[in-house]
Amino acid sequence: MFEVENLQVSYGQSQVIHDISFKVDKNETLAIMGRNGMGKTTLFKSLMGILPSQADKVSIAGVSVGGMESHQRVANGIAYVPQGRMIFSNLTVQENIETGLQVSKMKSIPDEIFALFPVLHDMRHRKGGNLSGGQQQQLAIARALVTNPKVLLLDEPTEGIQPSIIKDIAKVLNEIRKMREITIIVSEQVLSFTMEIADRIIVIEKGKFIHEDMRADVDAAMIKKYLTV
Ligand SMILES: Nc1ncnc2c1ncn2[C@@H]1O[C@H](COP(=O)(O)OP(=O)(O)OP(=O)(O)O)[C@@H](O)[C@H]1O
Repeated sequence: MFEVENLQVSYGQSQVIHDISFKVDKNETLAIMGRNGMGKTTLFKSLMGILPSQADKVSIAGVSVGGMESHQRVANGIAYVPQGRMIFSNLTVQENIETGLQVSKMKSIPDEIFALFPVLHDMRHRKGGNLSGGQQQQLAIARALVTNPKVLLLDEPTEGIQPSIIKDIAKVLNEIRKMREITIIVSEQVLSFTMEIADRIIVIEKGKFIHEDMRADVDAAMIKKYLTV
């Protein structure tokens, strides 16, 4: 469904992503795990068209999006929940979600979104900046979901979030997958979280994929070794 072949990304002379290729199916969740600075954010930004990159192929459901601008990629079904969430602090919760609606051409926020995130419904008139980290993460996911994506990218969604809320986010991602049958790709450093949501785990190191396991075959000690210095 989502296919990437030979992706390369550089900052000036310095190449950060080296020849990455992968495929993720519809209704599959892939976790890309690696320490700080290994290239996860760079990978996601390039897939979104926020950073320039070179690739033989980047396609969503058979449509090549590799040469497209960010907004065109979004219109073709890829959505992004950035690291740090990047919600608009001066807009209300409802207004934040509505910024995603323009893409899907829906007039109002579907009930399904508030059913997934009841706390966002309760807080819909509050400013985004007044939410807790966990609530902001939910808001960022809701804003991405209303674009009706086929592929949802989440960059370190558990960063700075307390353990009980991390569990809620895992639950919601599993529900989203069941409801929408979408492809989810998440970058992470927290193995207990990815073990709850991912079908497959890939380890990234210095911009290369160096290890891959189906969840059932994961050797936790080995992955943890990759995640610690
Ligand atoms: N704007 C930039 N200019 C030059 N080099 C950069 C830039 N942004 C990131 N890098 C470098 O690219 C490499 C990958 O960084 P990236 O942020 O993608 O890693 P990451 O795995 O997402 O880590 P983190 O979780 O800390 O964000 C690092 O060596 C980083 O120093």
